[in-house]
Amino acid sequence: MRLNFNRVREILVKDNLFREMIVEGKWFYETPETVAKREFYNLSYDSRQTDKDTLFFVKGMNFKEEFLKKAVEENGLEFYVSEVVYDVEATAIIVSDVKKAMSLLAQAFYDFPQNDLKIIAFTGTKGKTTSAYFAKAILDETTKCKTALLSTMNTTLDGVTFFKSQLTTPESLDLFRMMNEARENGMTHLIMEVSSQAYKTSRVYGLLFDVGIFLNISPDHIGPIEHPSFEDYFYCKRQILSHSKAIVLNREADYFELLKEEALSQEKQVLIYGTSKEDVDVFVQTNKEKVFSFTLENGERSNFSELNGEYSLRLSGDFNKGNALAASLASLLVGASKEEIKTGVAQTTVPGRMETLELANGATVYVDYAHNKISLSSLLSEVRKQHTGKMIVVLGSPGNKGESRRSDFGEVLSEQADIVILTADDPNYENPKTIAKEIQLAMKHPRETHVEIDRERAIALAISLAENPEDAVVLAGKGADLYQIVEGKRVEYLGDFEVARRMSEG
Ligand SMILES: CC(=O)N[C@H]1[C@@H](OP(=O)(O)OP(=O)(O)OC[C@H]2O[C@@H](n3ccc(=O)[nH]c3=O)[C@H](O)[C@@H]2O)O[C@H](CO)[C@@H](O)[C@@H]1O[C@H](C)C(=O)N[C@@H](C)C(=O)N[C@H](CCC(=O)O)C(=O)O
Ligand SMILES: Nc1ncnc2c1ncn2[C@@H]1O[C@H](COP(=O)(O)OP(=O)(O)OP(=O)(O)O)[C@@H](O)[C@H]1O
Repeated sequence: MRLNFNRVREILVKDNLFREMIVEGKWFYETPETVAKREFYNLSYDSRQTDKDTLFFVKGMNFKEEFLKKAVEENGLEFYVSEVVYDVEATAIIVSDVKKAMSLLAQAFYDFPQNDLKIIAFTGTKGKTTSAYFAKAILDETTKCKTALLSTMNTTLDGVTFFKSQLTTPESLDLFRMMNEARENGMTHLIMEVSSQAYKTSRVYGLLFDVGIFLNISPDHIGPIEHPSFEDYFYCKRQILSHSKAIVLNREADYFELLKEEALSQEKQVLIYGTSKEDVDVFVQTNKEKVFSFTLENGERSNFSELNGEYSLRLSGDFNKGNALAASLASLLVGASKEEIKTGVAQTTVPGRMETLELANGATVYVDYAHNKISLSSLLSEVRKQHTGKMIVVLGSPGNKGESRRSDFGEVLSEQADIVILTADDPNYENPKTIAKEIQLAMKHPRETHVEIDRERAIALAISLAENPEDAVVLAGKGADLYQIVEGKRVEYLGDFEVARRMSEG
């Protein structure tokens, strides 16, 4: 992998990102002879991972000039790309947007790995990971496991070995490096989740997906380091529409009319799915008696009957049937057959999403990652469909982020739960008792409420309150997480499912 200086300049000029370069204190627009032949063998945005042959990107809210100085003095760094000039003895390539520059240069450095992969990308407030897992299981059938996955939870670049992800959508440099590794590993397909932050911070700048799927939208991720408003959040997410060759849209998404207008304003294939035949290409029918199956039928928008038929799945919850359908459509567009789709959907499980455990008295424990208003509300209504008895909900809300979730949770709990046990969920630098109080304050209707900050004890209490098969215990928010974030650090945690399993065994 390498990139020539002239090529760097050419790419930046073409995209209108190039401003000037500063070589040995002199300012240039055209490349001076002294640097024209330079080759870069490494790209990095971390000053600690630089050397003489690195092109370094200065970016980030917490970047400090001393990082760059140290890299120049101790690692021999000679070139950096930046939006501002620093007083260091290195050549500066000044650009108008460093994150866009980084994405474009990373693509060229790794020789455009996206051209050798069929890429499907999911966005939406909820269901990205679950849908990505459905697509992975389907395309594993189609490609014999030659499908890479970049999800919030796990990443695989060889189709079979998984490692924990840092971000939902990686920084562009990491993204194109990973894509290249997937290509070198012989992968033919890639499934990824695209967060609103990915668009906001240009992590996928210049990348065109084969299929982009818009699942749903509801207010979330609004706060000091994320989005200033819902409008900004929604706008960023919608960028997927103009950055995909084909689009799959959910008829049930809020603001659907706007999504449809924007999708149809571009000349590309648009498939719409939903839960009834109006205005969709395909819709999912559910049957109360058959929790683990659904039927697909073509809707009125077209004669799209390729997927018609009955499907079985392991994940409960009607929203998961929608997720399965979204993944099926996307997979179909990148080469999966109906049989492969049926097999893949039937095999899909997702850690921490709708995992269930039956207690000795017949009550059911649900472990689910629901951690915002839309997901908690959908989760509780799904559980309510299956249980006529008491619904006991254990949950907390994180510290130092998503502050609006606290009042959202209070509202949902007071409308949909019978017994509420407030506990810790990544309190970070905040006091979990104060967070619990904030949730409680937002409960508009009185509900039996307990505050037990120790999450294991909170689960034990919930389990002790369930009495018979009609009752349900819902452990919401942490999903498959095996840690609690306390004071900025990850503290080991057994995990909701394991805690419940041990409690259920007495
Ligand atoms: C707003 C945003 O995009 N933040 C991400 C971004 O931060 P940043 O560019 O501001 O960089 P920074 O962390 O302030 O660090 C400054 C820079 O100094 C560099 N550095 C640091 C130390 C040193 O010695 N030398 C050095 O050069 C670092 O490598 C970095 O480039 O780049 C960092 C990696 O370089 C990410 O860790 C960070 O994610 C933050 C922590 C984060 O949590 N982001 C969340 C909001 C996020 O993106 N979430 C979405 C999911 C949301 C959803 O569910 O929809 C996601 O896609 O994951
Ligand atoms: N289509 C959906 N509509 C509403 N809620 C959903 C949907 N799909 C999943 N959920 C709920 O949201 C939770 C998180 O699901 P998932 O991890 O698939 O979403 P995500 O978009 O990846 O979330 P995040 O961005 O928070 O990582 C699930 O545990 C479930 O409770």
